[in-house]
Amino acid sequence: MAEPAPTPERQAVDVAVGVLIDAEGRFLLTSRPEGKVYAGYWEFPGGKLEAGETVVQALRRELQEELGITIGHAEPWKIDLMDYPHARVRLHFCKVWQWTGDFEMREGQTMAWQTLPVQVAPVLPGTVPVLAWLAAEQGFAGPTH
Ligand SMILES: Nc1nc2c([nH]c(=O)n2[C@@H]2O[C@H](COP(=O)(O)OP(=O)(O)OP(=O)(O)O)[C@@H](O)[C@H]2O)c(=O)[nH]1
Repeated sequence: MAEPAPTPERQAVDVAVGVLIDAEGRFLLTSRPEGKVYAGYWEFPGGKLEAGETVVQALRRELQEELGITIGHAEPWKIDLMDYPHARVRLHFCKVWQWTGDFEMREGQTMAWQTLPVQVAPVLPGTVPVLAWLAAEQGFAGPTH
């Protein structure tokens, strides 16, 4: 019997994602704008790397473009692979504690500073593991969203 044809591995797209943490220990979620896949879902802000960019460079550019802020130091934290029907993405999460500038929702998103459990819904599937990592760090038990 013939072997089944191997499923071609879809190339993962690298995405830089910021976990911004404010002085009160809250983290920032933004809603995905209309017109994008998963519009209205809440996520950590970020976007795809462009050719030749490092994760931190891409994060700095994306947060400038989307939120109008200039980030300071970004600390690489976790990497997660997500397989969506529309894309396979490698999410590079970085923690950010410092930024300058006023938040402007340049893509018509909404922003919300959150603590656990998250009060906004729905959250993007790729966001759920991050909430679990934050919960583990904080010793938070119970549903995260
Ligand atoms: N920004 C962000 N993207 C995430 C998260 N979790 C997650 O699975 N993703 C996925 O990573 C990809 C990011 O792409 P994007 O569409 O936000 O980025 P972009 O602005 O560069 O896209 P575009 O210019 O092609 O529209 C999407 O497929 C999104 O579903 C998250 O927490 N934040």
